[in-house]
Amino acid sequence: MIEISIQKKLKSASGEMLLNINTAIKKGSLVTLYGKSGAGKTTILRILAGLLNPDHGKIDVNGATWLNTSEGINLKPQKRKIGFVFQDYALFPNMTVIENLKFALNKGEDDNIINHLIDIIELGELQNRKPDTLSGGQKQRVALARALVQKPSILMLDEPLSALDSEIRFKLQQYILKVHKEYNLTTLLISHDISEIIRMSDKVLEIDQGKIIKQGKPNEVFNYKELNAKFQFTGTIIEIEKQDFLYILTIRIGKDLVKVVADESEGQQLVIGDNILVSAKAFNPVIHKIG
Ligand SMILES: Nc1ncnc2c1ncn2[C@@H]1O[C@H](COP(=O)(O)OP(=O)(O)OP(=O)(O)O)[C@@H](O)[C@H]1O
Repeated sequence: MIEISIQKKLKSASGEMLLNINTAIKKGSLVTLYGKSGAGKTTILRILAGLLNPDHGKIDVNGATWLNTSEGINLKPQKRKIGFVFQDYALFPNMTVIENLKFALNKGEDDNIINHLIDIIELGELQNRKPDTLSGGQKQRVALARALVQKPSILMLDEPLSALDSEIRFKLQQYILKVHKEYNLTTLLISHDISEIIRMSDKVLEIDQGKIIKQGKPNEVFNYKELNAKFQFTGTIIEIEKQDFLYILTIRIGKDLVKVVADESEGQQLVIGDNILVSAKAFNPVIHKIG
C-alpha cells in the first residue's frame, strides 16, 4: 500500500495553485492519473519519486516511510526503488540496447533479469542495435525494460505512449500490462486517452487544480455501467447521420472506422467528438457516452 498525503504551492499560468493530494494506492494495482494539462499530475509523480520536495507531507510505501516532513525524513530518489518511463526515451545514444540495460543494473547484481526482460519485452533481435536505429515504439520498449532492470517497487509512466501511433500504442499497452502482472508492480500511469485508461487501469484519479476531484474504477469515474457483454470497444464519434428514427454513428477506433446504428434516445444525447463505449449482447449494440 502506498499512502500519500502531500501539499505544495505551485505556480500555475493563472496564479498560485495548491497541490493537495491525499490517497492510498493498493500494492499491485495499476492507477492512472487523468486530468487537464497543468492539473498537477507530473508534479505528483515527481514528488513521489523524490525529484521534488513538497511543502508538507508524508509518503509511506509498503510500511516504509519515504517522506515525513514533520520528522525530517526524506529518502533520496536512488533509495526509492522507482522505475520511470517518460515520453522522451532518454536512452544513451552511444550504447546498444543491451548496454543501455546493463548500465541500469546496480553493480554486483545478478544480470539474469536482463535476459528475462529481453525475452518478455521481445527485444532479442534489437539487443545489439543503437537507439538511433530504432523506431519510437522500439525505443519505448527499451525504455520500459530499462526502467525494470532494478526491480522497482513502483513503475511510473508519464504519458509514455502519447507520441506513438495507435497500433504500436496498443502493443505497448500489452507489454506494460504483462510486466505489471509478472513483476507484481504498483504502476502509476499518466494518460489522456480514455480508451487506454479503460483498457489498463484498476483505478483512476481525476486531478483538477491540484486536487483529486474523482476517484474509482474507470466505469465509476467516466460514468458508464460495467457490462457483461459479448464484446466491447471504445472510440470517438467522428460523424452522426440521422435517418428517420435512427442514427448512424461513424466511430474511430485507433486507425479503424466503424459504423454503428443507435436508436433515437441514444443518438439524441451524442455529438461529434464524444468518446463512447459500444458493447453488444446478442448482436444488439449498446452505446454509452464516457468521460
Ligand atoms: N517546482 C515547481 N514549483 C512551482 N510550480 C510548479 C513546479 N513544477 C510545476 N509547477 C506548476 O504546477 C502546475 C502543474 O504542472 P504539472 O506538470 O504537474 O501538470 P500536468 O497535470 O502534469 O500537466 P500536463 O498534462 O500538461 O503534463 C503547472 O502550472 C506548473 O507550471
